[in-house]
Amino acid sequence: MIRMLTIDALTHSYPGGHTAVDDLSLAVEAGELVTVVGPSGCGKSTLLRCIAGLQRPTGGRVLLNGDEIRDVPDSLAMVFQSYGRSLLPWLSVRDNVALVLRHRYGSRRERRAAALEALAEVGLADAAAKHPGQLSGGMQQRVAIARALAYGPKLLLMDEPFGSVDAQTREDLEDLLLALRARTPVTVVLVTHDIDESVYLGDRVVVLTGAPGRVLAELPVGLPADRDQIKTRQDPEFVRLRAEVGRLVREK
Ligand SMILES: Nc1ncnc2c1ncn2[C@@H]1O[C@H](COP(=O)(O)OP(=O)(O)OP(=O)(O)O)[C@@H](O)[C@H]1O
Repeated sequence: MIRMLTIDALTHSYPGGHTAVDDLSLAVEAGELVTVVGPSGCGKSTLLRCIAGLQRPTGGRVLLNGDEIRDVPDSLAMVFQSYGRSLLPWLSVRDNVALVLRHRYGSRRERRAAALEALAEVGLADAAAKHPGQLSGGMQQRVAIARALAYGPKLLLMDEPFGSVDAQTREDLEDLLLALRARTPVTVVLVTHDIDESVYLGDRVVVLTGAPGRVLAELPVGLPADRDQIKTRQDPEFVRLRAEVGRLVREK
């Protein structure tokens, strides 16, 4: 069987010689949700940009379904931390989502209908005609998630997606992601600074070393797939893993 994503001895050095990621290898199976944690500056965003084809590796390779990524793949969507910069402020929320559907639907009417459906999935059907500036940060991030999923990606890359919202909204968005993912066959690689979040969301937690980033440990998460913000966080497996990931991140 061909793996969805294979990162094979990936190295990325920026012009000037700074090596952000060094000899990093990782495999992700179709349908998995892998979370990536590591100390600040260890190259997490660089890793995601190399997977997204936005940056070329200076060493090693990234393969998607067995093919080397040389450009931004069609089957990929990305959600960033800064929702403020990822939505176009002059377009309605519905048109922000419809914009990415040009390749899938011929007519504007079809695109808008599909966008509405995606917004309904994230509980924002009523906000479709509003502009991003009229929504809270959490709602804007819901729009970004709706847009990413409306596109129908096989692989979803998320870079600190819930890092800019308050704690309650963060929990709501975490559960939204888990619910959407249970309904859609999508593979997710999610970078986070938050150790609890890495365990709560992940099927597997990948801990990177300090800069330059390499894989320090991979921990399978032996929690039931059906996660709950209160029950899961009290589960002894959650408590054990959170302590272990915390120890590894500090160990670097
Ligand atoms: N465009 C760039 N040019 C030069 N150096 C860069 C560039 N982008 C990132 N770096 C450097 O590469 C290293 C890794 O950066 P990266 O943003 O990938 O790390 P990160 O783990 O995502 O960081 P953080 O956890 O703080 O968000 C850092 O030392 C950073 O300064």
